[in-house]
Amino acid sequence: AAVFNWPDPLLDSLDHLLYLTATPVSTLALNCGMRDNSTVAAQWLRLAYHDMATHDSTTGTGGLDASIAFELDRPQNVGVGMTISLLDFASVPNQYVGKADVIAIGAINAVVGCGGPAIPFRGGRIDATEAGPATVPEPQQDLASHVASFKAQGFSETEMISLVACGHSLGGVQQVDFPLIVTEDVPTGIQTFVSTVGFDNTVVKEYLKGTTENVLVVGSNITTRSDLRIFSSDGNVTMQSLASPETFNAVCVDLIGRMLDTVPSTVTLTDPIEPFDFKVWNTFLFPQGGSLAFLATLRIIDTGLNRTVTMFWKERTGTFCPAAGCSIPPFKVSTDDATFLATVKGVMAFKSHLFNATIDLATSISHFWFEVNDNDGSAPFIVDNHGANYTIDHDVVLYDPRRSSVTEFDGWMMVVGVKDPSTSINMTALTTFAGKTVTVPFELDSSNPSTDGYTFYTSQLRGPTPTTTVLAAVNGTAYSLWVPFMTTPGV
Ligand code: HEM
Repeated sequence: AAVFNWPDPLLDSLDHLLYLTATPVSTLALNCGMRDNSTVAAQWLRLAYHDMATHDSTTGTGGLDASIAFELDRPQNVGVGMTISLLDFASVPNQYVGKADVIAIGAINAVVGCGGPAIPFRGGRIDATEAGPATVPEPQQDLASHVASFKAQGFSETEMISLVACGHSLGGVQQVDFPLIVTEDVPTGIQTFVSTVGFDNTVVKEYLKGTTENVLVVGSNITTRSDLRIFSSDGNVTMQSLASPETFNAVCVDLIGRMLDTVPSTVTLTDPIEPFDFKVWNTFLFPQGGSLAFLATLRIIDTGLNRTVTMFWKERTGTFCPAAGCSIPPFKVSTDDATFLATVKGVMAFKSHLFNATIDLATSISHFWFEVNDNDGSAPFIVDNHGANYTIDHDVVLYDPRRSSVTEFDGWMMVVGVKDPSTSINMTALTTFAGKTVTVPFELDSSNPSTDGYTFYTSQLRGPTPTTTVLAAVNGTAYSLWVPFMTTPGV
């Protein structure tokens, strides 16, 4: 699994979306909830497949890259589910997580949300800037072209059978989208693939028993019986193997996982991201009343232990702390709910330990770490970023959450303190709100006079919850400061 070495904005953001925060992508598909006669989950899974289906394994182009956003006017991508699913995800991306990663997370949450197994998630997809080829398979095509399509996408004939069965475990065919396939009137407007709602192998069982109502198998239009041609293409051998629920789940985890990880050959995905045992986040360092305030949160998977956590730090220059480091206890310990996906992985909640340190201005801070005592007789242990320490790169460009302010109509006035900007300074904010990233300039902040060696600059950001990367060149040195949250308890 991926190792979280702080700071890592991509892993930090992805972990947050997968396991901690209630966002549209972690909540809307829960309980296999209905929408547009089908389920949100079915819509999300189909979206992911159609996005991936532009992959060409010989050229290494296309794949899960959110190119689907440019391909919605094609007949192969007909259906309100496609548009509405992209809208579901619109607010989720930031400067590090693109739409394609969110589509993949959506597909994983779709499957677990309908009672299916957890598919491992890897991150780091890169969003396409234009449409891919029109290579999504269509029901009126013959078996040979379907075999060729799946081969181009990187799947064998057997895998094609299984992947279609996994996908067509959810949802169905909408009459408005395919009137030539759903020829008989259906009161709900949809002919579902399966008689039950939920991600399981009923699709296989009903097919083998001959009770299926899947119109791509038994529809009156023989030309569009693509599922029948595919499922029976090896004499039902593969379908029979999927009659075991355990085999079905294991095969679908593998194949949907591979489908989601099908990306252009120029993209490298992270290792699978599992909930991190220890995660530092929500760090803020800023000048405050003749000192530096330093806020940090250590999030630990809640194991039921009544742990005591102490934060330590050392100076940047000179001596101020004892040899073992300055230290403080948390000012607050809170229990945070985990997402449904986390609970499927056995993580029911997180314990957040929040620290608020007052740092000597002159000697500043170079790094910090934690000591954790399980209070169960075992020896206390150190959490120090896998031996590398949590290193604070600089105290030159600092986001100041106390001097920053939010107004109902204008969004955030972001205030950044710059140390001794005696000569040149050039600073912009790359900021994302509601999924859109823009660059905004900073100007000298006339309402916050220079103090404690810092001069303040301000930038007008949109929205109540922007996430921002401050890019600065101060006296010729480049600084980058990621500000995922504008505020935190203790500010
Ligand atoms: C030869 C390959 C395939 C063909 C011809 C095909 C065809 C179709 C058609 C015609 C629909 C109805 C869509 C609508 O009414 O708007 C549909 C729905 C669906 N397909 Fe496929 N499909 C194929 C493969 C796959 C694969 C590989 C997956 C995912 C792994 C998948 C997932 C879905 C899902 C989840 C739905 C239901 C959507 C909903 O209810 O909103 N399909 N498919």
